[in-house]
Amino acid sequence: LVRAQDHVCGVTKNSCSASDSLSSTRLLIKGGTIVNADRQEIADVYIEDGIIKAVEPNMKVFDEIRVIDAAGHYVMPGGIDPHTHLAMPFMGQVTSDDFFSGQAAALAGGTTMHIDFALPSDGDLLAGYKQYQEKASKACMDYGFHMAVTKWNDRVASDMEMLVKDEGINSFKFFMAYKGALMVTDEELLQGLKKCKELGALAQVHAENGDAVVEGQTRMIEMGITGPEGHCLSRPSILEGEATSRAIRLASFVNTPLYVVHVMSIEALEEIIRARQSGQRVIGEPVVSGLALDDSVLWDPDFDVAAKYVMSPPIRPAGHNMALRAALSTGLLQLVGTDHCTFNSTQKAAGKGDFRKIPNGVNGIEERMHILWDLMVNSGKITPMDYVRITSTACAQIFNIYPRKGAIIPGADADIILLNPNATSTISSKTHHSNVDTNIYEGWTLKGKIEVTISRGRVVWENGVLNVFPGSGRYIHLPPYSYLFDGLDKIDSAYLSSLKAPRHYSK
Ligand SMILES: C[C@@H](CNC(N)=O)C(=O)O
Ligand SMILES: [Zn+2]
Ligand SMILES: [Zn+2]
Ligand SMILES: [Zn+2]
Repeated sequence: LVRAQDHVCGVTKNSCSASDSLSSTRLLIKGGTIVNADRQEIADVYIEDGIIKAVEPNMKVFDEIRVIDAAGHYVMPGGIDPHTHLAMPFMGQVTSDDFFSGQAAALAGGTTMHIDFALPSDGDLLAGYKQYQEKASKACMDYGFHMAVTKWNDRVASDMEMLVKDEGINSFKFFMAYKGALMVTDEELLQGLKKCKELGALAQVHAENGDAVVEGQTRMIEMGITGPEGHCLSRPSILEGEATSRAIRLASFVNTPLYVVHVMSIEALEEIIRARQSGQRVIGEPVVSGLALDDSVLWDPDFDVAAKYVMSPPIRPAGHNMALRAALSTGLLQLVGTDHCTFNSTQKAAGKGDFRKIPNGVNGIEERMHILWDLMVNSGKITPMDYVRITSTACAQIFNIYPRKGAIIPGADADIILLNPNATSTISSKTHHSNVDTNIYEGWTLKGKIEVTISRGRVVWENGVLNVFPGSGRYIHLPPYSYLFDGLDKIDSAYLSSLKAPRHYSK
């Protein structure tokens, strides 16, 4: 039985061990405040074989199953992180979190699914996809893939089609920065947008003007600014705004939905708001670092401290994060990712003396859910229902796996978290589960603690202990033609008929 002094939120066993194997596939979560994106209620959740079977108040338990007393806790869909880079080769290094360590960290932080970015191998999409599936063989939770497109030719186009039709990929990312590495030209972006529309796949952009970034970097080096502060000074927010605007307009020209990843600035936000106000289907994804931090951290005199915050687009000056938080609280931005892309101090030290060599990326996959609860719910900016929407439901809808994911309703996957609003937790690289020696939120104490994470009906995180093993993960196919594509053809035919409409020329 539960010892009174150890608050373990009533995770009790009311059965003899003999039935454990049976009870491990059956679970009852009693008396919690269940929060979905559209409603909140006090009820019980009955789970069997990884699926939610019933959500009702006062359910009776007749035989031996495991009961979790969730009274006083929020019972919410597990987080879905739309933006991660595990085991990613980048800037001459490989991210320090692989598909086991990164996913273990995610589960410990209340995220039960993530969508990672598979990169082509020398421009070959299929080879890249297969390599990423190999990396994911050590997965311990549900995951999906976006595919990056870093060049254009007929082979890329046919590979995109195969990946959508046979491999469950429904989104492709185009980098407008990282010149000479991942960056595509406008012509390649245009072809990619057209192909995404043809396939019912969502086009995603990393929106910075990569040519101007190189110019900005040269400018800094010539001025002798070589430290981490040179990174953010070299790629100001106007370059993010310019590329965001360009991508949005090209997507409008093609008439296909667009998803802007890691929106870090007011300039990018304004472009997204303008597009949405005009009826264009544009999704804006801020990330936790851009919501929670400002660029002062890049001036830290300790290189190891400043370098851990180097990501692109850069964390912006104070003010941008406030605008992003406000936009998120009113639905002008739709969901939150992390862009989890970890490099340890040794790897980051490659850029000592030249910020251009600091591998870009920060942590977040374990901290996202706690930071957003503290930053957005405890501050009163959003409700628990909004929290569920921006951390889980919106992502499931955008990537077309709702309500299998992103909801606590009968038939959905049993990916559930229990959050105790009165408990606190402190972030530290000494206790986090990522395989990295730094944490950009080091020392932060947050109110609201995810005490239990349930993944596909299994309790994988409780009492501060992870119960996961490599190889238990599952690849989730993401089907094409999400709601974002509904009715696009009607807009197309209206456009085409407008072209044929007679013009009245004045004599
Ligand atoms: C390379 C990857 C992660 N790194 C970063 N954002 O700095 C990205 O640009 O999304
Ligand atoms: Zn508790
Ligand atoms: Zn990016
Ligand atoms: Zn990224």
